Amino acid sequence: MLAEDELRDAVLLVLANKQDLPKATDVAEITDKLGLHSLRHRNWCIQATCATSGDGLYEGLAWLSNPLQSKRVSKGI
Ligand SMILES: Nc1nc2c(ncn2[C@@H]2O[C@H](COP(=O)(O)OP(=O)(O)OP(=O)(O)O)[C@@H](O)[C@H]2O)c(=O)[nH]1
Repeated sequence: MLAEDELRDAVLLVLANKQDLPKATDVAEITDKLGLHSLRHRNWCIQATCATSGDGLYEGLAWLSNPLQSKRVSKGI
């Protein structure tokens, strides 16, 4: 999907949810499985979250807002 032309400039935020559960796959393993370190020319972030408590959600969305803001600035919007 990331190869789609429309997503060429899209940033990628992965929320590794349910980290409160004992059997949750951890961030490092999800990163490996998704091959995130192999992505080229892509601004990405993976954030551990627990949707039921809200842990990590703010941090993930804060990251998302930063590159979007800088893109807007760089395009002069
Ligand atoms: N313990 C825990 N439960 C969660 C978390 N996020 C979602 N859930 C629970 O998982 C169940 C499914 O949530 P949905 O929002 O329906 O998610 P879904 O993508 O449709 O289903 P899943 O594939 O099970 O995640 C609900 O009972 C949620 O309360 C989390 O971070 N921790």
